[in-house]
Amino acid sequence: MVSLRLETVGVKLGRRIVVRDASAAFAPGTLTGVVGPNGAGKSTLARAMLALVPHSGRILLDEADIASLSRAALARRVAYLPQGQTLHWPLDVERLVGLGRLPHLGPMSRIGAEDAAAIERAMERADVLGLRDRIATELSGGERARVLLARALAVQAPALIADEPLASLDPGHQLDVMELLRDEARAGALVIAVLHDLTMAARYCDRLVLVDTGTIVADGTPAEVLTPANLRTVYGIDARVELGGDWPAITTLGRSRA
Ligand SMILES: Nc1ncnc2c1ncn2[C@@H]1O[C@H](COP(=O)(O)OP(=O)(O)OP(=O)(O)O)[C@@H](O)[C@H]1O
Repeated sequence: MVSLRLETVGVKLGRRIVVRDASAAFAPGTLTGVVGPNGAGKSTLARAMLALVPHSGRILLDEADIASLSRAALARRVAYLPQGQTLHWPLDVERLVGLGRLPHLGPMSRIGAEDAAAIERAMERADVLGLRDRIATELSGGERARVLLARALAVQAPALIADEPLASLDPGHQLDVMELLRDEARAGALVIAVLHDLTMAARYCDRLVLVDTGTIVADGTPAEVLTPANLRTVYGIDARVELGGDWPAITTLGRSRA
């Protein structure tokens, strides 16, 4: 199990400040959704947590500054599903998923029984066993998304950051993926998912972090964060928010006129 804490994190890309003064703590056993409009800085925040972009402030993984960890040590502990990744090499699916085991392998070591079991289990959970011999570059967008999720699961890291894991997925697979992320959290993992579907976020996440123009503007339960007022301010929409009962739903009614 791991915990992750951001202390006044800032990210500057080129001359633009993309994330400013972000502080938040993420606990094991929790599925946190990161929501907010296009360009808000969600992916950049996720990438900062993986040390993929330089940041100011501190990001602590179990109280150790991630800046002090080797790339492999960080990759073993925080698995990452990047947003809409393009594939360049015509690898078969099983090998591509197997790349998730790289952080565990030494430079000369080969895939062992434990790695093979992790790969198999990841493919099963992401529902890609039937694609195992296919060439990854020849898959549909949704199939590719599930294969990349399997690669992240194959790491078997105690933390998982998934950037838009529902993009390109059909409604059935969207439900499967949200359930999978929630199951990971229930099993003790620290799971963070960048999401645009607010109904899915409300239905499955324990907690939501709302980001707007690089700043965390709300952090709490879905009911605390997804208020009509917040949705109006941040997304510029009027929405019906129904979070009581078994089927929470956020329905966009239209652009707010204020
Ligand atoms: N390399 C870069 N140089 C300068 N600005 C960048 C760079 N990469 C991203 N940005 C800008 O940073 C801002 C935040 O981008 P980011 O991808 O984090 O947003 P996001 O919230 O994930 O958006 P989306 O929902 O559209 O994926 C955007 O305005 C984007 O144009």
